Amino acid sequence: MHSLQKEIMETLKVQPKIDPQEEFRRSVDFVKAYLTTHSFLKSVVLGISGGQDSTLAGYISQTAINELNEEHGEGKYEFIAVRLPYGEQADEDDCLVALDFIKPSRTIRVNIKAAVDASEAAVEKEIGDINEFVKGNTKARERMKVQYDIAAACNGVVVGTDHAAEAVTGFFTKYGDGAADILPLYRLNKRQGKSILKMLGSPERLYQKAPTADLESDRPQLPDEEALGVTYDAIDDYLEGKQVSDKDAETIEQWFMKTRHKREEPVTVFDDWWKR
Ligand SMILES: NC(=O)c1ccc[n+]([C@@H]2O[C@H](COP(=O)([O-])OP(=O)(O)OC[C@H]3O[C@@H](n4cnc5c(N)ncnc54)[C@H](O)[C@@H]3O)[C@@H](O)[C@H]2O)c1
Ligand SMILES: Nc1ncnc2c1ncn2[C@@H]1O[C@H](COP(=O)(O)O)[C@@H](O)[C@H]1O
Ligand SMILES: O=P(O)(O)OP(=O)(O)O
Ligand SMILES: [Mg+2]
Repeated sequence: MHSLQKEIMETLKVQPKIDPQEEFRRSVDFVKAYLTTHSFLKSVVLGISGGQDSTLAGYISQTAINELNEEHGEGKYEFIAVRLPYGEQADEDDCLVALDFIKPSRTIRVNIKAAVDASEAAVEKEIGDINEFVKGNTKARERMKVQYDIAAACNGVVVGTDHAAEAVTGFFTKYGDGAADILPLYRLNKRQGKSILKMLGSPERLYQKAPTADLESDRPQLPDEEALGVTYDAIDDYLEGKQVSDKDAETIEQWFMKTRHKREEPVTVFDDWWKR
């Protein structure tokens, strides 16, 4: 085991082996229980990007909604899938395949380009040029804002797609895609998510494609693995307690330490985790 491996596995609640059917059921039941325990809730809201994680979280959400409507009377609950392109999205065809697989109760499309560009222009007027990397995070935060607007208007909660293989490297935008109300994929790594999608009969292209945050307009579809400097296979092995190279372990642990602040609440005078 590498120096932080055991601590990280325990913190992120990863199991070295899963039964895909069991974990799917666990996530569906979690979404159902959350909704029925809060009687004002009628919907779950999630951005669908055409990638693996939102396809899986979307399918889990829709299954929960279908079962609730069967159990509690048709039509009370709905899953609202939200397409949130910044202008034209290069992998729009994958989004259509994902939506066709999920069959959401409702699909809403909001183009975030005007809002992101207006925000960037207003800030640039004050502080000068903002680079594409920072603007990428603005896109993620605008997507978060739109999903919260929809959730507020529809008595809903926002579903996040954070899971162990993203959480360990902090590969999400703080208060962007990192902001959500419920996280049905939390505890799973990337290959475990894949195995659940496979078991569910998802089109292969949705779980075989290279994961991408697709945030930077000057580097469209940039694979996460290129941005991170480590593969998801290595991250998954590490999270399952397997041996990985010293270089991979070092890269993963550096990301983990650098992004600790993203997995915590905002720091107060009562906190001291940041001193260790
Ligand atoms: N591949 C892409 O297209 C792409 C583009 C942009 C971002 N990303 C990814 O998205 C993620 C978000 O990027 P990010 O982390 O630079 O931005 P972020 O906005 O998520 O986090 C940075 C912010 O966190 C706060 N912060 C930084 N260090 C802190 C600390 N020690 N304590 C408390 N607060 C602190 C600051 O407000 C800082 O602006 C990254 O993983 C990045 O690689 C990917
Ligand atoms: N283009 C998008 N449309 C809708 N929702 C999106 C889009 N891009 C990202 N999202 C949401 O954000 C999360 C995180 O994406 P990563 O690829 O992991 O950065 C994704 O699951 C969608 O819910
Ligand atoms: O979050 P998604 O759906 O965009 O998946 P990926 O992280 O694989 O791009
Ligand atoms: Mg993606």
